[in-house]
Parts: sequence; structure tokens; C-alpha cells
Amino acid sequence: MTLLSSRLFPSPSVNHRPPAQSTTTRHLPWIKLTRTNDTVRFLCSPAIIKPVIRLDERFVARFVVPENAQDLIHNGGATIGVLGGAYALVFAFDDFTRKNILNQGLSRKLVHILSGLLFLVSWPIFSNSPKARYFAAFVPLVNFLRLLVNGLSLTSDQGLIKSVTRKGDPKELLRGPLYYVVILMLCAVVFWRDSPIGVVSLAMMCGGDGVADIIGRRYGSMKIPYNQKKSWAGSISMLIFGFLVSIGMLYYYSALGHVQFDWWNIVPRVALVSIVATVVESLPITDVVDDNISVPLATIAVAFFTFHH
Ligand SMILES: C/C(=C\COP(=O)(O)O)CCC[C@H](C)CCC[C@H](C)CCCC(C)C
Ligand SMILES: Nc1ccn([C@@H]2O[C@H](COP(=O)(O)OP(=O)(O)O)[C@@H](O)[C@H]2O)c(=O)n1
Repeated sequence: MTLLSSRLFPSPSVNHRPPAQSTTTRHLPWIKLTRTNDTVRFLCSPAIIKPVIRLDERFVARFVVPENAQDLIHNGGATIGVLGGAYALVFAFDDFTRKNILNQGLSRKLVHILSGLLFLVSWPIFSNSPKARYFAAFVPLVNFLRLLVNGLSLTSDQGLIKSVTRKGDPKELLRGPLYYVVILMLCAVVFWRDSPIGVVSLAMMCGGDGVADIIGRRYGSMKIPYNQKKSWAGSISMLIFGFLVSIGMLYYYSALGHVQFDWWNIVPRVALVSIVATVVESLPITDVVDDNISVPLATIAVAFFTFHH
């Protein structure tokens, strides 16, 4: 016989004097119930209890999700949320442009700045699993495909085209924007939130380069001697904003416990990396190499040696 017992309505918080012993017994098919005060004992044949335990195991298994399944649910949800954010961002700036709240050039640059920086901000919502970076990288991958099919005019997402191109030509999607999301994927997969290299590279490409355009177009009367298309105002704003965003992002990841820095050590190195990224962006090479490739790759190379020195 198998003995199971349970206390009926236990009241541990209330100390009460044990009542006089009283036992009642009831016989049911395959089960004998014996109640003594507030304790009931089930006496039943193993044939009965085993299916019950098996049922419990099966029942419980349905609700005790294995760890890898928990990770899948966590990262899958985060991916869906960040994807939704990406679509919402492009939709919002397309709406601003349609309503003439922003001109197309400024709208595009703000999408350039906010997409990458908000992508960086979203990384900590993914789990601590080593595979989480691939879930995060799925978001720029979807946008890569979106830019590709629209750039090849296989589909025509006018909201995307208007908010991401300079002149509304879909072929523009196949250059700057496409390289941009490739770099987002690369930094997510290779560096993730464990290394300052990816964070600083995206801060310079998205934050620094984006602000250089906005400030340079408006206040860039003093051109750089070796590149008449770029200005001191644009480059200095890239250096300052890119450096501040880099430090801010590193502090964000440090505050969340993903990385720990000796700030007296890391700040000068970030400053050096920011200077190199700014100089690379100012070079007259945009016609050969898009600055969405040259700036992040140069930043990655210098940051790798600077931070690992
Ligand atoms: C306009 C963009 C690049 C053009 O660069 P440039 O030619 O001006 O130098 C950025 C294109 C962004 C892309 C369409 C959307 C990328 C979304 C990103 C992967 C995820 C953002 C998530 C966040 C939560 C909004
Ligand atoms: N360092 C810089 C960068 C851009 N700019 C201004 O921003 C415009 C666009 O810069 P860009 O060709 O780098 O633009 P993207 O390739 O980043 O979209 C330039 O033609 C300049 O008017 C600047 O004055 N100084």
C-alpha cells in the first residue's frame, strides 16, 4: 500500500492547542481515507498512485520549462519587440516627412542616428545565453532583406524608401543603408555586449557620423583643407558626439553589469578611437568606400589594438 498524507487548511501562523484525537475512516474503491484531526491519509494501491504520479510528472513537465526553452521564449520575444521597434521607427519618420514635420534629409539622418543607437540600447533585453546575440542580429538581417528587396524594386515600401533615401531612388537602399545594417549584424555577432569594440564602433558610425552630416550641412562653411566636401564643424561635432555617446553606452552596459571598466584607462582610449574614426570619416574616400564601411571598420581595427593593448 502507498501512504500519502496532507494537512487540510494548515494554519502555521496561528498557534492553536491540539484538539482531542478523533479518527474517522472511509473506504472508497482502491482508496482508504483516514482523517485524524486535520490530517488525512490516503491508503491506496500502487496501481492507483503510480498513474497519478505519472500524471503529475507529465502535468508538471508541461509547466517546468527547460532552461533552453526559457531562453528561446525570452530571446524570441525580445527579437519580436526590437523588430517591431525598427518598423515603428521607420514608419514614424516616414509620417513626419509626409506631414512636412521633418525634411527628408533630416529624417534620414535621424533614422541613421536612432536606428543603431536604439539597437545598442536594446541588447541588454536579450538573455545571457551565448546564442542571444544571434537573436539580436536577426533584426538587422530582416532589415537587410527588406532593404534588398526594395532596393531591387522587387517590392515597393514607399515609407522605407522616403525615410531612408536622399532622393527617393530605391537603388540608394543598396548602398549606405545596406552597409549600415551589415555592420549592425557584424557588431552584434562578433562583439556583442561583452566588448567595448562593437559598442564604440556603432556609436561612431550611427551617432558620430549622423551628427556630422546634420551639423556639417548647416554650419560647415569652413571646409577641411584635404576634403572640400567635409567641414571642421561636421568633423568636430562627430568627434564630440561620437565620444560622448561611446562613453554613455559603455556606462550603460557597465551599470547593467555586462562589462566592468577602469574608467581612467578606458576614457583616453575611447578618445583616441573617436579621433581616428573622425579622421577616417573626413577623408575624401566616400566615392570609393562608403563611410558606413570605412568608419566602423577603422574604429574596430583601432579599438581592437587600443583596448587590447
Ligand atoms: C538611413 C540609414 C542608413 C543610411 O546611412 P547614410 O547613407 O546616411 O550614411 C539607416 C537605415 C536603418 C534601417 C532601415 C533600419 C535598421 C533598424 C535596426 C536594425 C534596428 C533598430 C531597432 C530599434 C529598436 C529601433
Ligand atoms: N565631417 C563632415 C561630414 C559631413 N558633412 C556635411 O554632411 C554632408 C553629408 O555628409 P556625408 O557625405 O558623409 O553623408 P553620409 O554619407 O554620411 O550620408 C556633406 O556633404 C557635408 O555637407 C560635413 O560638413 N562634415
